[in-house]
Order: sequence, then structure tokens, then C-alpha cells
Amino acid sequence: MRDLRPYVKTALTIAGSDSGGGAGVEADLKTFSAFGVHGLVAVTAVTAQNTNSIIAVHEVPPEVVVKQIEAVAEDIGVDAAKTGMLSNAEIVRAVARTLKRYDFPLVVDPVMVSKTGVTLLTEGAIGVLVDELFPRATLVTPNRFEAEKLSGMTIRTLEDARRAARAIAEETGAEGVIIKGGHIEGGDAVDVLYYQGHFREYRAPRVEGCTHGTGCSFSAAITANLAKGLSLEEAISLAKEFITLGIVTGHRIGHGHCPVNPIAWLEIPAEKWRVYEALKKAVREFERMNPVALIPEVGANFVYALPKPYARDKKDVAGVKGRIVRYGRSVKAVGPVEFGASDHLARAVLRFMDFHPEVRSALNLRYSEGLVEKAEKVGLVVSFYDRREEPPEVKAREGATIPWGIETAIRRAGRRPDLIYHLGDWGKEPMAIIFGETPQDVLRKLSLLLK
Ligand SMILES: Nc1ncnc2c1ncn2[C@@H]1O[C@H](COP(=O)(O)OP(=O)(O)OP(=O)(O)O)[C@@H](O)[C@H]1O
Ligand SMILES: Cc1ncc(COP(=O)(O)O)c(N)n1
Repeated sequence: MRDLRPYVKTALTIAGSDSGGGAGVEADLKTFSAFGVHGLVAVTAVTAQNTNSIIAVHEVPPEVVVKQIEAVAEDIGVDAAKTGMLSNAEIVRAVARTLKRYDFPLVVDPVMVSKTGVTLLTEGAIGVLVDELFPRATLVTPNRFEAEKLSGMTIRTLEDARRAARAIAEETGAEGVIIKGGHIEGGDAVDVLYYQGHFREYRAPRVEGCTHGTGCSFSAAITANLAKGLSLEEAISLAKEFITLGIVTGHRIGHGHCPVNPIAWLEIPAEKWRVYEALKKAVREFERMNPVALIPEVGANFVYALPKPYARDKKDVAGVKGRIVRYGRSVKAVGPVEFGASDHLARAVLRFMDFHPEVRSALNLRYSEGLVEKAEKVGLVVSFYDRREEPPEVKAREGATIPWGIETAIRRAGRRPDLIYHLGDWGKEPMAIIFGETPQDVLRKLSLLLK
């Protein structure tokens, strides 16, 4: 017997396919999944596309677009829907006619031109979109250029965006209009909503990263949250947070505009849990191994970073709060495993990851000649840096010594080191650091040293 009240919500995207996986239905489906919503699809056009350009477009016959909508609406049910690339007037008309038969919330992203400058909606279809689809829309999400086209106004400031949003809503019958600020100048990326007679701004810092598919993912995120029953304003707030993260963590693939990363929203919390659990287990094992003589005066730490591109600063690296110390005859973690708990060792592993991104874990130990000899004897790759060789401009920069040292040691080794040491300096204890892909890998190397 099928569950009569399914626990999962569904969202439908009516849009084009992007073979590069950055925009269109591909971005929408990833976004729906990121919010835990089951995605449904009606493909309007197949594009041969990459990060540089759109090479070919094959439009789907309008009746097949309609059949796709009906097929899923009638069997599975739709909790909210969005439209993206609709390509031509016939498809717009068929979609508008079909959607009038259903009452789920609808987000219309009036996609007209791709980031790479290719037309995705014929000039003649724009009027049809406005007349036939906008009146059915809960929200319309134009970017600056689309809003200028729709309103006939020039948009340079937020005040301009406010005026245009209101004009579009009042003239077309769309319930809400949000003008996205990706292409409106300013230190922040600000989106301006006009909804039910009032304005609201959504603001986030303008970030560096990947922006292909931002409009698609943003409207899909709003749709997913409407499907889950959130209010329009709550749905936009979440979508705004989501899109900023997706831009910063975008995967630098292809030679043109790299795609936004909708999965970061899901993957970061998931990876944090994996890192946390793996490190907690390894710290317990380290305590059991009890290498009392290897604990430095300043204490040891054991760290594990999120994978790239999510490991950006020390808050993305888990470590032991208060470090690991000698306590009588045993080795004890002072506090719990936490993200951001390590400073020095976190910086060391982050720098290591710039050269070898797969090496995400590290453990620092008391240096001794014997330890280094043993490491070489068991076949570990050993390298070092000498703090006395540190250039003055590096020394002058707070926190720059360790990254400089790690880089120096990696370059010196000419291959991936397992252990890096330094002999100390005034007031600095000599130290050895074991690096590994995982905390288990680090412990494996440590056990070779303890044999
Ligand atoms: N560099 C950036 N930093 C932060 N947010 C941004 C940036 N660029 C765009 N955004 C945000 O991303 C969302 C999409 O806006 P944008 O104006 O880029 O839409 P678009 O042009 O339709 O996107 P696309 O054409 O890439 O699909 C908005 O919330 C916008 O504020
Ligand atoms: C199938 C499809 N839909 C939408 C876009 C717009 O996205 P962008 O403006 O980032 O190129 C696209 N390029 N391809």
C-alpha cells in the first residue's frame, strides 16, 4: 500500500537541458535535491552547451512538453513548479495553457539570453510570456537586463530596480517580482522584491566564484522551498543564502564561465559530519596508542580538513580543542573535536592541500633525530624547513611562517612528503608533522614510527 500522504515534496522544472550540467534542468534538479525535494522535469529544448558557448539547440515539440507536464502532474503530483528556457512562442503558449489547469505555486524565470550571449527565447515569444504566463506566476525572477526589457526602464540603482519591479507586477498581473542584483553594481548583490504591495531587499556580499547557472539555481531554490510550504519571503531568504554559497564553492571546470555548485548546500554539512566522526575515532585510537614520548611541550593536535573546494580557512578544519597533552603516563585529548579548534596545524594542512588536495589530515609530534631517522628507515618521505631561512617579508606577516615552511618543504622534497619537520627557533620548539589523506592514514604512518 502506497503512503497516502507522501513525506517528500515534489517540484517541477519546465526548462532546457544544458549538456555542461551548469544551468537549465540539470542545475534545477541538483537544487531540488539539495533541499530534499523530489525533482520532476519537462524538457523544452536540448542544448549542446559548455562553459564557453551554446553550440546547438533542438527544440522539443510543444505537445511533448505538455505531455511531460501532464504525465507527472497526474500521477505523482506537483507541489510547486518553475519555468526556465522556453525557447519559442509555441512552447510558451502550450505551457501557459497547461499550467492554468493546476493551482500549485509557479516561479517564472524569464530566461532570454545565456551568460555566453546566445538567445534562449525568441524576440516574438517575450510578449506571449508576459501576456499568458506572467498572470499565472507567484513570482517572476528577471535579472537586470530582462527587467529592463520587460519594464522599458533603465536600471542602475536599487531605486530603479524598485520602480521596475513594481511596474512589471502591476502591468502583467504577476503576484510577485524580484529583480536580481547580479548585474547591478555595488559591494553587495542585492535582489529587490515587490510582493503584495510592499518591497523587500535580499542582500549578500558580492563574492568571487562561478556564476553560470545562478539564475536557474536561484529560482529552483525558491521553488523547492515553496514546494515545502515555506512562505515566499522565507523561500527567497534561503535561496539567497544558498546561491551565495553555490557561487563561492563553484567548481572551476571548463574554460569559460564555470558553473555554480548547488550541491554545496548539502555536501558541506554531510562532509562535516564525516570529518568529525573520522577524527573523533582517530583521536581515541591515538590516546590508546599512548605515544607519551612523542607529545611536544606545547601539546599535539590532530586535524582533518573538509575536501576542496570547501576547505578555505581554519573554520573548515576540525581539530582537538585545547590540544592533546601528556597527563601523567597517558596521552589525553583536553577537549572535544571541533571545527576551528586548531590554528597552526590547520594552516599547515590548508597549505599542503594547495599542492596535494587529497592530503587533508595532520598530526604534530615532538621532534627528535631518532624520529626522523626512523621515518626514513621505514620508507616515509621526509622533508624539512629551516625557520632561519624565512624571508623577512614572510616573517613580518602574521601567520605566514607555517604556510611558507610547508611550501618550502614540499618543493624541497620534489614529491609528496609524509613527514615535515623544523628544528625550531628562538622560543619555538622543534616539531615534526605527519601528513596523510585521512586520520587513519596518519595513524598508519605513526604506527610505522612506533614499531
Ligand atoms: N558575484 C555574486 N556574488 C553574490 N551573489 C551573486 C553574484 N552574482 C549573482 N549573485 C546572485 O545570484 C542570483 C542570480 O542573479 P543574477 O543576476 O546573476 O541572475 P541571472 O543573470 O539570471 O543568472 P544566470 O544568467 O547566470 O543564470 C541573485 O540572487 C544574485 O544577487
Ligand atoms: C538550458 C539553459 N537554460 C538557462 C541558461 C541560462 O544560464 P546562464 O545565463 O548562466 O548561461 C542556459 N545557459 N541554458
